[in-house]
Amino acid sequence: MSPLLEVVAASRMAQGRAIVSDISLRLQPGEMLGLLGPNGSGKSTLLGMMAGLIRPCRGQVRLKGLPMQALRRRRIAQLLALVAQSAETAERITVRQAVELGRIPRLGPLRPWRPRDDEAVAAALKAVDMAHLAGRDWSSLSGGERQRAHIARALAQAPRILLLDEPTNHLDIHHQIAILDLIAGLSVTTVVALHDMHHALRCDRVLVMRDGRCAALGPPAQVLTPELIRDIFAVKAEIIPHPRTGRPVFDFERLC
Ligand SMILES: Nc1ncnc2c1ncn2[C@@H]1O[C@H](COP(=O)(O)OP(=O)(O)OP(=O)(O)O)[C@@H](O)[C@H]1O
Repeated sequence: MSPLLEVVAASRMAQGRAIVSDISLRLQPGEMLGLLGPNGSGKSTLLGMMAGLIRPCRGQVRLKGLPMQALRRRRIAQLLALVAQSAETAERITVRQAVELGRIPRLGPLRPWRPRDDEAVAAALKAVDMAHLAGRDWSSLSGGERQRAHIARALAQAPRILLLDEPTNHLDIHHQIAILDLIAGLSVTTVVALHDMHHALRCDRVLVMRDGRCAALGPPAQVLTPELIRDIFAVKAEIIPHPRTGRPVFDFERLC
């Protein structure tokens, strides 16, 4: 059977420069894959390619075995949701209306809005701790509240693949952990671009990018070694087991 999402030797050029180079990847059903890498290493571009928004110059992204460009936007949106880093939303709507937009790919002339759509929207708002703000104007939200509402919109879409670009941006530590717990607990396949290595430890696998290329791919405990971190991020890393939980704790020092 075809994998749900597969990236096959995909590259993307911009202004004569390769910003994603020869990436191949097969998402495992239900896995949480972390994308790590320095600023500008190509994580958002790769996510955009996986979402069908950025077309590879070479290679392919396949959704259920079909090239992205062969699929209609609506079909893609039934299978896949993206929370982009600088997602925009029309200002003059309420939070609930913004989240309701996630249901559009499920609706059609023969499929009107149903109570189950209201339930999906309510569940998505609750999942990101935004139910109490459902009636608020979008324009009045803080950065972190907007981020959580964008995630709720993606959850309301009920995708099989969820792509998230730095979803913990703008979030306080409580909501960072809550969102990561939520993502890790979902049965959908997720790809999440991250900068925090402690967060990356929650992933089943991590893909580390450098200059658009895959520098490493595998379980985080195997991939995120002091040697790799030094090589990719130019920092000295010490990885210490937490005295109570035994979980790895990273300590960083910048290399001159
Ligand atoms: N349309 C474009 N035209 C020219 N350069 C681009 C374009 N889009 C992206 N780039 C460049 O491609 C590189 C990769 O960008 P991308 O946003 O994918 O990186 P990233 O790993 O997500 O970075 P960050 O961690 O800072 O969010 C960057 O150097 C960026 O400036």
